[in-house]
Amino acid sequence: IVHMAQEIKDKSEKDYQEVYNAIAVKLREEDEFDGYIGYGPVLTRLAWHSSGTWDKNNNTGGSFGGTYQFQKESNDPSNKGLHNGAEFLAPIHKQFPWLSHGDLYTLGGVVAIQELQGPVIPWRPGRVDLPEDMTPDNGRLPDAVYGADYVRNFFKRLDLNDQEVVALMGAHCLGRTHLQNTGFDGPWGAASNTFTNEFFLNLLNENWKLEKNEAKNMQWNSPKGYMMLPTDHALIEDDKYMAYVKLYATNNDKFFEDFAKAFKKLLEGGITFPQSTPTYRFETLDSQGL
Ligand code: HEM
Ligand SMILES: NC(=O)CCn1cnc2ccccc21
Repeated sequence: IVHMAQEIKDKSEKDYQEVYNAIAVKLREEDEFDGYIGYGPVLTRLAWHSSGTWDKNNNTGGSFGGTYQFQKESNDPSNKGLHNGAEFLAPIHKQFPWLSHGDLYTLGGVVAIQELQGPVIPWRPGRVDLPEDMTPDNGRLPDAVYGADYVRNFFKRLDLNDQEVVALMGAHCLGRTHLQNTGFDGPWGAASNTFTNEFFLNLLNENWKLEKNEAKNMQWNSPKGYMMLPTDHALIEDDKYMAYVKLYATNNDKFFEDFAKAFKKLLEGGITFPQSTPTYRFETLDSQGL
């Protein structure tokens, strides 16, 4: 299967910046969601989950077809809670009906990272909605209960190496776990809506204890009330992953640079872009004085 991005002839950088700004203004205004965390984290997770269904071996799934819009995919138990992100984006789709669902879900994640003071994520348009029967089966997204070997093997299907995996996991600086979504409990105190390298500093500096939570799942908790999933903690149990955790804990610029590259790669998995497709680097609201 080839997913060839369409050439968008009648839309300019200004048009896409207008979509970016509409999402960013709504993100700034609707700040009360999830105990004043806001929609940034769930939009980031929606962009990742709509892309993380890709299988490089047969080029099925991925962000191209926008199939998260179909219940077969949005009802995947792995996607519990993401409807909040999709409902947030629905009015944006109404306002800009020419934007495909695949472009909408991935752009939502780009806006979230950039507006939460993270790095600029270069982004390309041209994903094309696929029919419902092209929706990938459930079960392509990762479980949180396993260790380093599982994580390494899982991300091979997405063509992502150790360095890219550790950089991407740094997005767990945002938001929180919700017992009713995934069976992991998240501390209110530590949840954040600012993109930083805190995740790596916490992994290295906190005193982690493996405990059974209210849903009978094992998770790592710290005296400060932070938590880590088993797949998070795996990054300091494995020497190769540990080297990158230390790099990103001590070099925020390097983390930002590597995260931006890996997140773009994740959001474009399986897509062939025509040479003529522009790569957009959007301005934040702040940098536009808005
Ligand atoms: C081994 C891979 C991963 C596993 C097992 C995993 C698992 C989880 C789980 C269980 C939650 C809690 C969801 C909830 O209860 O609402 C979560 C939240 C989140 N994940 Fe991951 N994740 C992984 C990788 C990623 C990646 C690669 C990204 C993005 C680059 C990401 C971004 C997020 C964000 C932003 C949240 C917070 C969502 C919110 O606050 O609503 N995760 N993840
Ligand atoms: N700062 C915290 O204790 C929560 C950080 N955190 C760790 N693993 C996570 C997975 C998802 C969301 C937030 C996460």
